[in-house]
Amino acid sequence: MGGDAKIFTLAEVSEHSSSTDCWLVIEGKVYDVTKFLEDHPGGDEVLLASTGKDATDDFEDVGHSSTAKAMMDKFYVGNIDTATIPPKKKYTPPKQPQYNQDKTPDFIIRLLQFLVPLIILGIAVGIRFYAKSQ
Ligand code: HEM
Repeated sequence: MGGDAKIFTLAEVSEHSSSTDCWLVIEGKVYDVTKFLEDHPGGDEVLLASTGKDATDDFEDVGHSSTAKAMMDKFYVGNIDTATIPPKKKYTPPKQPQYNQDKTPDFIIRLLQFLVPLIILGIAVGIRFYAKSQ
């Protein structure tokens, strides 16, 4: 390895996606795991399913041991041109419906909750005074 590592595009790597010719992209590096397919403890199917894309997350999600990571050097064939890897799709939560559909500002509601009983009380007292003075 060293400075003059071969750089592959994702399209080039994707041409090696079969059980007789299988390349993987993990953490910016390209691995030819064709000879490893049969020996992989996780099976050949998962490796084939991880071809043609950045398999870093697939590889990390399994939580491979340091022994597994040490084995990778044997399969290294070059680096990936990271510009050819499509960016990860970020999960954007759907917009929540507006909870307060009522456009009346909050403070006006609070003010009314405070004033309305006072006004009713005032009217009641007023009527009582008016009735007494008759
Ligand atoms: C050059 C790449 C890879 C190497 C050298 C490798 C090596 C290994 C090794 C040595 C194990 C045994 C457990 C351990 O030591 O962690 C293992 C298990 C496993 N690997 Fe990989 N692996 C590679 C890529 C992948 C990829 C891309 C996937 C995709 C999902 C994958 C999925 C699995 C699974 C599912 C197991 C089984 C885990 C279990 O049963 O506990 N591996 N691998």
